[in-house]
Amino acid sequence: MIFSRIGRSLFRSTRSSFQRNLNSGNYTERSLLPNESHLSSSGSACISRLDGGLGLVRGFVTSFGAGKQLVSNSYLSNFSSVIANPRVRRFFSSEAPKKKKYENYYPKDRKEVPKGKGQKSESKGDSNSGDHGNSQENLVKQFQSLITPLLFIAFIFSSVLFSPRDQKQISFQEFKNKLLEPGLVDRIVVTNKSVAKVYVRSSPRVKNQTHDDVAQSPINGTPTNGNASQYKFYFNIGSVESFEEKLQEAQEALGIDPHDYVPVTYASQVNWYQELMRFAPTVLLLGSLWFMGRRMQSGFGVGGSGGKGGRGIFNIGKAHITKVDKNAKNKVYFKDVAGCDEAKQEIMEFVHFLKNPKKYEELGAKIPKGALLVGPPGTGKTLLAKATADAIGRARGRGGFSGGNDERESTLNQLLVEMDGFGTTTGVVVLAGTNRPDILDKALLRPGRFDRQITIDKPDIKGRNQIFQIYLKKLKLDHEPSYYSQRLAALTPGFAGADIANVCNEAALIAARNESAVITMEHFEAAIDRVIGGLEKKNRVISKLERRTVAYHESGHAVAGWFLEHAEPLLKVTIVPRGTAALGFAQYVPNENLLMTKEQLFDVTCMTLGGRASEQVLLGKISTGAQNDLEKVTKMTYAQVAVYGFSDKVGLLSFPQRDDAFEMTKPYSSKTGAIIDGEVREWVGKAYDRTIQLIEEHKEHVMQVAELLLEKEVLNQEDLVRILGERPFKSSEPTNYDRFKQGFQDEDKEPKETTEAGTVDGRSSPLEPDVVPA
Ligand SMILES: Nc1ncnc2c1ncn2[C@@H]1O[C@H](COP(=O)(O)OP(=O)(O)OP(=O)(O)O)[C@@H](O)[C@H]1O
Ligand SMILES: [Zn+2]
Repeated sequence: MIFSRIGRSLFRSTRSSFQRNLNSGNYTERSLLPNESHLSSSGSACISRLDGGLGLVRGFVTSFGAGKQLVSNSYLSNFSSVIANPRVRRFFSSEAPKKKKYENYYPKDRKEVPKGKGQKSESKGDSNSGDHGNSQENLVKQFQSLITPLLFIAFIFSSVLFSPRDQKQISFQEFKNKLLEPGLVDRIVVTNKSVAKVYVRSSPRVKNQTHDDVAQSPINGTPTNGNASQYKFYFNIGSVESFEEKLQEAQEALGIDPHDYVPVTYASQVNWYQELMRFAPTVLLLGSLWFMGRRMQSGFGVGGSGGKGGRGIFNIGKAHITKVDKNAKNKVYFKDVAGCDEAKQEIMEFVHFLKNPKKYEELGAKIPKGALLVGPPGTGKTLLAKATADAIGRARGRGGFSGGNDERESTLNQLLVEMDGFGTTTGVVVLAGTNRPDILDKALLRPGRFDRQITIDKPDIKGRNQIFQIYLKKLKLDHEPSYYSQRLAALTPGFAGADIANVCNEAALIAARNESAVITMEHFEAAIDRVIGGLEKKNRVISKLERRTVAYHESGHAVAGWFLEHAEPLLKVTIVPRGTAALGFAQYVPNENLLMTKEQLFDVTCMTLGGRASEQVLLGKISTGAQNDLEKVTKMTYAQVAVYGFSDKVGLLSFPQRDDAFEMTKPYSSKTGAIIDGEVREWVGKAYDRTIQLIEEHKEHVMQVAELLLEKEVLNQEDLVRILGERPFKSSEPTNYDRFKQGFQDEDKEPKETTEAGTVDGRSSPLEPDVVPA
């Protein structure tokens, strides 16, 4: 592997993949190729083999297993609760009661609004017993709908009822001169001790007035039609006393007979507008406080808003739960999830519980409350949860969580609240998915919450075969889907279901781009390269010298690996730059070994150092291109010395590195540390010496391969056979490379058949020793 200087970020990202490789005893030169963590995926097999060392092996499984190494950015990738009981379903359902409640809350009759208290508490009770999600969702509407109509009504009142369209305001003087004097005033009504409403007669009291004068309104000339007195004018009064005084004075002055004095009555009238205006600030304040309170409550996850996770200010990063409806368009069935049969089986158990709870309860069994789907990203946790929801009923599903502590807290609380809220008899099972069970609060994992942990690991070769078949069925191929599924499964160790789906889609895209009528192996290979290595960067400007360095470096890897007994079979070697950092790489098809021996690791170390050795031996100059190789070698050797107990000087001690913990103190003394350092340096030095020796031996070969690489850019195994001859070591068991070439449908049946196939291919019989030197 050779990397450009800007490749540092990539190095970091490949680290864990390397460590995984190492821990799983499976190393690939091409660190871009995600490798598999076998120990975790088939931990039980491993344990049974290593009977005596059970504890130790179990230790490997837990500390280096998929759960820890396959870190993703989200600690809790999804969360679903599956609801089977119809009663409980209502609790979550967000459609049915919504409309009704809305109408209850905001009655169409406006007059009901002020009486809303009773209704409010009624609704509250409702929401307590039931649909939190709905009330939550409705809060905004409720608030708006309470305040807005009030203001609106107030506006209408003020503009329609209280702004007297037909009445005109006049001064007392005008009243006296134009209404009182001509005898037009029928009566006066003083309302609220502040407004004097003047009712005028159609005909004057004094009979000697002309009809015309009367017919015309004295003030604006409009006719005062009709015979009954009408409220036409008003004026404001300072106080009732002064008004009465003034009126009496005026009437006296006009010489009106006290018997004919204008009758004055008093009335009080509720001025809704004024009342509303008086209380508006209070109403607004209280409303806002209540509203904020509700939002906060749900934001902290205390009140338990089971439904739509709040979007309030305190809800940053909280799970946004959407529901997965069983009637949704894109239904997922169990058959759509492949390569995780054990997990499926365990999940089916839940389905069984939920469908026949009686059967279990009769025997006194408690139905589990939750299951945690644990596994690396893209392995189908969400898919499986969705499939379960079809199988059972309704589900709520999936939070896109991003990092951050707040989110952790609120999500955790939310989960705890939800889980404690369900009685064992409600038939609710919470399904949650995570990539990081190790950082989950232990409170979540105790019985009564997530009773079960179901592990979904990255699929093995058979699982990949099954998943490929699902996606290949949808493609137009030049062979049967099974032809491809087997070969592609062999070619894609470490791929998760999501990667496989991606490869199939990429292959179709590439075929379309090449205007091909069908998708061929060529397209799939390009798709796999693209998925693991990123886009080809053919146009990257590389100097001739650099290209030559890269070619010799990669050739060194290829040749060293070819002549090392335990190295992985090479798939191809290329000097086409890819992605952001890789200038070239040698790609291997790693076999999915469960264990690795000291000898294997030594050979792999030498193969990894082959690039640097070749630079030194053939070019006489070393470059920075080997940095990533050296980093891998260092880690690998440290692990052998300090973790796997391979070093006699350190002894049978194991100090596995904690993943996330920021280690302040080493778990060993400085003296032990110095021994470890010395051992690692010595081991790497030995491996390098061996590699240099190997490259010196095959100097010619390295040169030939490098020159052909410069010419062709990509070499596959056949090209190498032409230059180097058949590889001197043959494995008795079919390797992933063999499967890639031939498929593997016969493997399961009779071991003899493999023998035949092997013989046909000029291979050794599996009964012979593991590796046969030529
Ligand atoms: N076992 C599988 N069988 C079929 N398809 C799969 C499988 N695993 C993953 N996929 C495909 O990958 C996609 C992503 O998978 P899914 O969302 O279930 O992964 P996940 O395990 O929930 O990942 P994450 O932890 O990143 O959320 C699926 O929609 C599906 O297309
Ligand atoms: Zn290299």
